[in-house]
Amino acid sequence: MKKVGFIGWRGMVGSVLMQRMREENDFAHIPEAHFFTTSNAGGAAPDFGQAAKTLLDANNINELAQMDIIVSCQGGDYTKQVYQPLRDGGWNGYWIDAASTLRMKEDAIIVLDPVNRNVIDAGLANGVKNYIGGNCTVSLMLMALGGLFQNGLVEWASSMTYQAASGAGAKNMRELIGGMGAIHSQVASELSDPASAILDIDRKVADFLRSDNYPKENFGVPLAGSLIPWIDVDLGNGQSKEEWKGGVETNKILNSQQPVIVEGLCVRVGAMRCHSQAITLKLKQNLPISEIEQIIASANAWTKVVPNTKEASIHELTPAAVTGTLTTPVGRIRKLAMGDEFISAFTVGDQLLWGAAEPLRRVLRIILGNLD
Ligand SMILES: NC(=O)C1=CN([C@@H]2O[C@H](COP(=O)(O)OP(=O)(O)OC[C@H]3O[C@@H](n4cnc5c(N)ncnc54)[C@H](OP(=O)(O)O)[C@@H]3O)[C@@H](O)[C@H]2O)C=CC1
Ligand SMILES: N[C@@H](CC(=O)OP(=O)(O)O)C(=O)O
Repeated sequence: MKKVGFIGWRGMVGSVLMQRMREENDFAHIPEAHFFTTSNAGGAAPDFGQAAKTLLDANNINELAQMDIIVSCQGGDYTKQVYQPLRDGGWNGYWIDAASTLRMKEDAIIVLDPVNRNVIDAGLANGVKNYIGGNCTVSLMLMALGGLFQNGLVEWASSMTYQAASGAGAKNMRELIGGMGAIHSQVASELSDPASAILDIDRKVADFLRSDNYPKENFGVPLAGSLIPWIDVDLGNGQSKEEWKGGVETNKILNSQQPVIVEGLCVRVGAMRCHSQAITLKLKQNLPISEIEQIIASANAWTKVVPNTKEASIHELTPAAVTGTLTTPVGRIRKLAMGDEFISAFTVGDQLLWGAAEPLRRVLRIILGNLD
């Protein structure tokens, strides 16, 4: 396999992917890297040391069909537009994608190799050609708690999420910061006066949050100083699509013979790029906490058990601590009053790394045959 084509490499997810590929020297394993664009065909390609210097047209099926492997971070609309015509034209290469479009298709595998390397390897051996990154919340939950799921110990899990602005896109991250700044500027003079009344400040902030002047073009409602208890589309049965993905994607990643129930509520909060989740688990057995912690910690190289103390939790188990890292810490692990099999856990992960780019980067290396 010589030719690897990248689409969406300059977007937010694609940029993180390129950054990680450079850090890991991945381009040295790619005989020919080609870069595509939907907006600037013929323009200069980014320089990652590859021979191809010109951007190719991402909407040109014939150019795409020259690739042995295609990696797309361009989004679901793009996948919908080009994937089927490409296959219909007889293209038999590997399609690696960050978008959700193909995830639940029978001929696609959701990739998260620290958790389902066996499923990926079996897929490759059986000629599967589509390898799709999972939903960020699902991937981050499984990176953190994979040990319990992989050992068949979970009867059900309920995940209450605290999802970052980045999951909604780059513009939404900007809007969050804009909202924070706009709130501050409303009350800057009162804040600088220690004698000012906090309830006056609060009233001004509340009035501003409810006003048309609050910047909310992308989220539609305020996020800074508030939260949004719905993510993705309304499925019409009381569930959001993000919540639905929790169950179906978890079981597809694990290739569960007996599906595990994964339920919960997904909420957007004012974090930048780390999703957090408070998870309640019902285990199939009454295991001591020390054994549960050992199973979690030994599942992969990126999960880390944070001691269930105030000091450790507030310093190590937050978006501020985790952002920009590949670690998926999990803490607040304790038995709950509901019974010996019920435990709580809290986990945080960077949704652009393990939540989006990293599983794609690694499956590319697996397909290229050089990731053990
Ligand atoms: N955001 C997330 O958390 C996650 C996203 N995904 C998937 O990845 C897809 C892409 O998401 P994301 O990376 O956030 O999308 P972006 O909007 O950041 O980038 C998508 C494309 O927009 C074009 N673009 C236009 N203007 C700019 C600009 N100023 N800077 C950079 N790119 C620009 C680029 O295409 P071109 O170069 O062709 O013009 C780029 O590839 C999503 O649609 C989703 O399917 C998956 C998991 C998580
Ligand atoms: N929906 C996720 C981000 C995302 O892109 O998810 P998916 O890859 O399943 O569409 C969020 O808003 O946090």
